[in-house]
Amino acid sequence: MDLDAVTKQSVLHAKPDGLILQYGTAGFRTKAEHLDHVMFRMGLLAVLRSKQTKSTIGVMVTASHNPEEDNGVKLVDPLGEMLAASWEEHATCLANAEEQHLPRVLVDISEKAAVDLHQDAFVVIGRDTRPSSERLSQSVIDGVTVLGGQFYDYGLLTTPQLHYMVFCRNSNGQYGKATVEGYYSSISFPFQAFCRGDDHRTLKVDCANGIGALKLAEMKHYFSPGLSVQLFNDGTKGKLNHLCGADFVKSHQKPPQGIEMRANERCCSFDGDADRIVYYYHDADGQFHLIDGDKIATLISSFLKELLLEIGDGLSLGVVQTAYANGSSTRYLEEVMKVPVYCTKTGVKHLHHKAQEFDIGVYFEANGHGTVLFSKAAETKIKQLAKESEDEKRKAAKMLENIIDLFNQTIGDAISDMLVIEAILALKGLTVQQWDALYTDLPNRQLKVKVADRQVISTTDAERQVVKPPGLQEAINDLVKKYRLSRAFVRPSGTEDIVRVYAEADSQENTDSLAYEVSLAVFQLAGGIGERPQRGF
Ligand SMILES: CC(=O)N[C@H]1[C@@H](OP(=O)(O)O)O[C@H](CO)[C@@H](O)[C@@H]1O
Ligand SMILES: [Mg+2]
Repeated sequence: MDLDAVTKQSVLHAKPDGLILQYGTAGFRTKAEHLDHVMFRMGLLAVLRSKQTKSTIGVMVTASHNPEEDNGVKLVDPLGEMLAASWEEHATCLANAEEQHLPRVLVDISEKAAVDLHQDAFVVIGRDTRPSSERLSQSVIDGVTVLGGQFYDYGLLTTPQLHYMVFCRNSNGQYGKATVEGYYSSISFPFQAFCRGDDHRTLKVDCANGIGALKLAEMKHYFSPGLSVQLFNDGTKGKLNHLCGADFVKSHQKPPQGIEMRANERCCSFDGDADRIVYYYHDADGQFHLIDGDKIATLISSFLKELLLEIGDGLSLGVVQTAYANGSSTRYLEEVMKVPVYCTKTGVKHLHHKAQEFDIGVYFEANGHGTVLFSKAAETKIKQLAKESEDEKRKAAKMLENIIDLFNQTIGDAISDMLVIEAILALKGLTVQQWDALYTDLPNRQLKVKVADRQVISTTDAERQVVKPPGLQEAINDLVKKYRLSRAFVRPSGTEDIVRVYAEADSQENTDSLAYEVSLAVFQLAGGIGERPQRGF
C-alpha cells in the first residue's frame, strides 16, 4: 500500500470538520455536499475488501428514495450481497477517521481482516441519476486507483443491476454476462417463456424521475409482445422522488403526481434506484388502493406454494418480514396459507440472511423491497424434476424453473419483481382487484420524530420493543392498550436523522391518534427537538 500517495490524495477529498457518519441500513447517506471524502474512502475500502475476498467488489452511488440533494454509497459483496457486518464497522471507522490517521486506519483494517496486500483488486462502480452522482463516483475511482486497484465504471445503473454484475463477475459467467444486455436477457427470456399465448398486458409505471425510467426505456422491447409498459415521471420534467415514486406512494398512501390513472387500471411505482416496487389502482368511486410489499409477498408465496404442492417434494417455504409488515398480511400468511413467517430487523440484509435458511425464502419489506431466494439444493431438485417427471408435476417444475431465473436473487429488484408479478397475474388470470382482495390491510400510519440524538433509542425483539430510554416502552404499552387490534413501535432510522413511529389499529382515526400519541411520548422521553408533533395529517 502506498500510504504516502493516500495521504496526498486524501487532501483533495477533505473531511468536513466534526462530521461523523455511520454505515447504516443501506450504507452512508447524507447531503451530497458532505460525501466527497466518504466516496474516496469507500474506494479505498473496496480495494481492501476485494483483496481480502479475492473477488470483484461493487460500489453503488445512490441515496435511493431520499431527496435529490442527498446522496449515498454502499459496497456490494462478492455474491452480490450487502457488505458483511464486520466490514460495516471498518467502513464507519474509515469514513470518520481524521485525515492524518487514514494510513493507520487502513493498516489496522488490513491487519484485523487479514487482507493479503499482494493480491490484485477489482472494483465495479454504478450510479443513479442524481446530479451529484457522477462527480462522487469519480471520487470513488480516485480511492480505488490510489491503492492500485483496477476498476470498471458501469456509469448509470439501477442498484439491483450493479448487484447482478458483481455476482456474475464472481461466478465466471455461469449465471450470465456481466453486461447490461446480459442482465436484460437473463430476465426477459424466462419472462417470455411465461408469456406464450395471446395475452397482451399493459402496465403504467411511475419511475420516480429516476434511473428506472432510463433502464425500462432501454429494455421495454424485450417484454414484447407479452407486456407493454407506459412510463411516467421519466425524469424529463420532474425532480427525483419528489411527490412520486414507491416511497412517496407507500408513506402517503396516495397516487404519485404525474400519472394518468383510469378506474381499476393497474399501476406501479419504482423508487429512485429501482430496487422497490409497489402496485396500486383506484376504484370506480375514486378510492385509492395500495398493494404493498406484503401483498406482493403474499401473491408470490401463494403461487410458489401451489407449485410446490404439485411437485410434492417436501421443499420448505418461508416468508420473512419486518415489524412494518401489516398485521393482516402476517395473519393471512400464517393462518390461511399456513406458511411460516419470521420477523427480522429493518434492512434487506437482515431479511436476506433469514430467507437463506429455507429451500425457498420469500422476503419483502412492506415498502416493496424484496425478492425470493432458492437454495442450491432446491434449484437442483427443481431442474431435475423439470427434466424427469411427467405431466402436471413436470409442468409445475418447469414453471418453478422459469420463475427461479426471473428473480434477481442478489437483492430486491423493481424490474424483475414487476415481471414476476405480471407473469403470476397473467397465469392465474387475476385482476388487480382480486389480488388486492386477498386480505384487507389494517389501517396504519408512519410518522417521523426529530430528536437530538436518535441513538438514545435502542430496541430488541426485531425492533418491536424499546430497551432505552427507560419508560418509553411502558408508555407505548399503555397507549396501545387504549385501542382495538392495535400495535405500535418506534426505532431510530438507519438512513435519516429521525426516529420512525409505526402504528396500526382498527380504524384510520384510531391509528392516527395512536401514532400521534406515541410520537409525543418519543418527543418527551427521547429528547425531541424543534416543533412538537402535531395531531392531524
Ligand atoms: C420503514 C422503512 O421503509 N425503512 C426503510 C429505510 O430504512 P430506515 O432504517 O427505516 O431509514 O430505508 C432502507 C433502505 O432503503 C429500507 O431497507 C427500509 O425498509
Ligand atoms: Mg431503493
